[in-house]
Amino acid sequence: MSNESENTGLKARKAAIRILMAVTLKNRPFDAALDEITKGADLDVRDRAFVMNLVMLTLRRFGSLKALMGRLLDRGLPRNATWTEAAILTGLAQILLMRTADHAAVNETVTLIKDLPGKEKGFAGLVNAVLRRAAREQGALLERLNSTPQDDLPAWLAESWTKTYGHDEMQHIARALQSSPPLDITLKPGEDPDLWADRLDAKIMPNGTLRRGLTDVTKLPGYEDGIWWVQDIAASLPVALLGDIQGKHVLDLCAAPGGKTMQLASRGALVTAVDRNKNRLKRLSANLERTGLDATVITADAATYTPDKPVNAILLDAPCSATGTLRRNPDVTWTKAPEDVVKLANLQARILDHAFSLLPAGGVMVYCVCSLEASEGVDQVEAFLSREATAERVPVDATEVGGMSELVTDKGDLLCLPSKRANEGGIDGFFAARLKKTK
Ligand SMILES: C[S@@+](CC[C@H](N)C(=O)[O-])C[C@H]1O[C@@H](n2cnc3c(N)ncnc32)[C@H](O)[C@@H]1O
Repeated sequence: MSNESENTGLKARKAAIRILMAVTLKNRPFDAALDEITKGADLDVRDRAFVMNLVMLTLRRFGSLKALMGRLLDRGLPRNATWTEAAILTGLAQILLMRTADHAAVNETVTLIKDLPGKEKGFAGLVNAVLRRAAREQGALLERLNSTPQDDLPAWLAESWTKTYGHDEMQHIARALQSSPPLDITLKPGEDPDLWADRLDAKIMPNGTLRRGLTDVTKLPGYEDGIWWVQDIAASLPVALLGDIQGKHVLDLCAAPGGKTMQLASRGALVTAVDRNKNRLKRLSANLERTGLDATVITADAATYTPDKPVNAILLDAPCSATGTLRRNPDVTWTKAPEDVVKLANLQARILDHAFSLLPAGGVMVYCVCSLEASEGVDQVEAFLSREATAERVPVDATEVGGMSELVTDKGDLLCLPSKRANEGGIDGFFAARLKKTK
């Protein structure tokens, strides 16, 4: 029996099932559901970590686990057997994907179904049979579970990515999103990457990002001293596209929680960081404080905000569907819908038009989104270029992004697909275009 299964029990599994139901049935964001449900569940740190891992894993593989469950149940489940379904899915995830002892996964899941107040306790025998079969036929079932990566995508996303990137790339992306992400760290300029790679037990990526396994970041060396911050390699690239910003006034639009604000400020820019979400801005201010960096922080709508002093450059990290970051936030896979993408693309266009109007002639704006949807990325930029006569695209050169030429498109935009750099632990999805005001 692994230590994990000895220390985790009924309470943890029950909490995991409740969180899974809150996300998939009520569209609750994972973080909010986790906080709310674990607070009342009296879990120790280890159990909480187990719950978090189990739900994240189940959400990452939700589609294929559901397909497998369908095959294991002769007659399916009634629609309202929501506890039973979530119990089977988390049970399968433990048996097939985690190193949880089979008997703990089976017995405790069955016990909690037996303990349910309503009719669902009648499904305990079924849950027992399905999970025992999964434990017996592990090898074959795991092979089946891993055979069609696009099962883990909702149909609309598989369609959207097939249309934009082709069927094979869509499958590579789906496969990449099944694994858990690494921890990427951006060092303050001037810090020695070799020294910190050693201290943090990390490797140095081509653009200088440090990469290591996930852990409690607050316990890592250099965190308290504000030497670095957490930022996926893909998210760290757009700021580099602004070039030398020393002493320039840079408007950081949609700035919270401030990963890019810290990059801008640490490169010597005079930064005005704007976001409309006060709570997220509190996190931005805390980040600035920890790292000893400076920015003017403003709560405002980026679609209308006008600064009181001229700007030299703009970074617009627009609100988006975040479909590039699904392996970090697998709940979003199941809570976002195509209508959200349409709404967000409209908002992006409004912010883009207004922001560009703030630039002086010769000024540069980097527009970026952590989305893989063309309507939020390349199509958004093409539409902008066709309606704005004073805008031109300034193509990105691979040398600006650590020589990673596979991340630069033929048109000269930055396009990070999660399937890229797979043998180094992958990369979040990101799109960025550099736009210049000609007059
Ligand atoms: C992708 S996140 C920004 C991430 C941030 N740039 C970073 O690097 O840490 C998008 C942000 O846009 C903000 N936002 C959404 N709509 C906005 C609007 N109309 N005006 C200003 N900020 C907005 C959200 O509150 C969110 O913080």
